Amino acid sequence: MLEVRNLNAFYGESHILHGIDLDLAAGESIALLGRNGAGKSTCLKSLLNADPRTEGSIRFAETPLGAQPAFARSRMGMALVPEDRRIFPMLTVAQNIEMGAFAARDGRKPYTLDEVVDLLPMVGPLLSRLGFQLSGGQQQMVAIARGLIARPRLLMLDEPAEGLAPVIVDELADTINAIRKAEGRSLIVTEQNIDFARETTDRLYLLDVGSVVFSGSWGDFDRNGDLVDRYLVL
Ligand SMILES: Nc1ncnc2c1ncn2[C@@H]1O[C@H](COP(=O)(O)OP(=O)(O)OP(=O)(O)O)[C@@H](O)[C@H]1O
Repeated sequence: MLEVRNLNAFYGESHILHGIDLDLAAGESIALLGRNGAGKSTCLKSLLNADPRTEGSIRFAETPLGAQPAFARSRMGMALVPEDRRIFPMLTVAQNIEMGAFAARDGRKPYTLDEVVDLLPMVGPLLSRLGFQLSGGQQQMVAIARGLIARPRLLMLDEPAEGLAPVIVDELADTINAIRKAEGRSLIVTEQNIDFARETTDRLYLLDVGSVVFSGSWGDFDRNGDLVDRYLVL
């Protein structure tokens, strides 16, 4: 459902991604791992055409993506939950979530709030709270709910576990796995937390300085014992 070939990305004169190839089947979940600055967020933003200038080819849902802007890609079924979550502090949780519904695919209804709560039960009790009243873990759940309400075929989560307490991270992993099963959704999860990435994905790509330095199953990753020291430990 996603085929990326020779993706290069630039911020101004800075060449950030160098020839990334990536494949993702429908219903599959992959991790992008790498240190701070490796290019994980840039990769997700490039897929959505959200910020950097890009070169290369991306096919999504059998369609070659050309210059379509981010909103058009959202309406084709891509959703990105950004690292900084972007919760509106003075809107309620229900309003924050409903803001994502505009991106529903052409001809398809977004989920209702009740359906979102079925998929993400922990947002149910929060619906009338204001954004600024949420803890970090609650903000992350609401940001995911906002991405999910449009029924994306591909949900991209940028470092979802960052800054969250271990008990919340476990809850988040269960939530993400439940979301995956709904409608055979595909996921890309960027992470520095290896255990969390392992729990929520089928296989991984490891990025370093804007290039893929390893791709394979978690078993292959474990058999290459030096990868963690070379590319993930600071
Ligand atoms: N808006 C921007 N303008 C210029 N350079 C940027 C911009 N955003 C990111 N970069 C640079 O691009 C490189 C990759 O950053 P990116 O945010 O994609 O990394 P990352 O792997 O997601 O790491 P992090 O965990 O820090 O988010 C870094 O060198 C960063 O400084």
